[in-house]
Amino acid sequence: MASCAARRRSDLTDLDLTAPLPDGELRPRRIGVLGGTFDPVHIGHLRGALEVAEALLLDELRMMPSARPPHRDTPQVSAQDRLAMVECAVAGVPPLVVDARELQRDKPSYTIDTLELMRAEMAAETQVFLLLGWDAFCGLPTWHRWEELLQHCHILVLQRPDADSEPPDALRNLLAARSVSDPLALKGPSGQIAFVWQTPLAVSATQIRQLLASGKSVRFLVPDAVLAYIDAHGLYRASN
Ligand SMILES: Nc1ncnc2c1ncn2[C@@H]1O[C@H](COP(=O)(O)OP(=O)(O)OP(=O)(O)O)[C@@H](O)[C@H]1O
Ligand SMILES: O=C(O)c1ccc[n+]([C@@H]2O[C@H](COP(=O)([O-])O)[C@@H](O)[C@H]2O)c1
Repeated sequence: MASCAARRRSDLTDLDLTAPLPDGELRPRRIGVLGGTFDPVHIGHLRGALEVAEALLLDELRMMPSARPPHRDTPQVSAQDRLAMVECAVAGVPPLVVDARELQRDKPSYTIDTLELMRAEMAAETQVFLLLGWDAFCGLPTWHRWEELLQHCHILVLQRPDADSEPPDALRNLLAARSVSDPLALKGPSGQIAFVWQTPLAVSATQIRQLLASGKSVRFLVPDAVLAYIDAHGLYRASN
């Protein structure tokens, strides 16, 4: 099956230090990052990413599959298949693009390493927004060098209707010190946290894997191009 023609980071340049506003004024570039296992990518990821990109006027929203996700079991399908599905999902949907850099590192996909590498490629004033679903945000204090993350990015927290966890105390303190109520008011390249609204979609990759394993349809839970890839490669069916 032909692969999907999504824009990848290697097709793009970080040399533009600024981006024009509608009135022609220049402003720092605004880059979003949604990392995930994407096993497989689904409408919860995609709709959230697109809505946040539009609401926050992002120049680019990078979908970044993890090679070896920390803190969870080995994904059910290969990194190459997970990347290919993300490419199918975002092909022709600017400003969503694919960033495959974590697949090129033969070590756990720690977000702090990724942000440091990204920052080294960017103008200092570029604004970076790390998107995290509520469940991922609640796990933040267990992440590698988590207290350094806000030196490199702002954090945007996506509500997740299927997640009911309470934030740990360390995050309550962080929220008290760093959160702002209006995501459009996030200032500077990094350092603050905001909650963003997106259409609530209680869909998970776990649910999709379970449906496929039991022979049921996942139509409308993933883009048709992703479904075509799953079918063409026989992914997630009971025999896998
Ligand atoms: N339905 C959703 N709404 C909002 N955020 C989501 C949704 N699904 C996933 N996310 C967020 O997207 C990021 C990547 O998620 P991930 O790839 O682990 O998907 P998942 O559906 O949570 O997978 P799994 O069910 O295998 O744990 C995380 O920050 C997660 O919180
Ligand atoms: O850096 C860490 O220690 C860390 C720990 C857990 C998760 N992450 C990242 O968080 C993102 C969502 O992870 P997951 O497991 O919910 O798909 C993904 O980009 C992971 O690499 C990062």
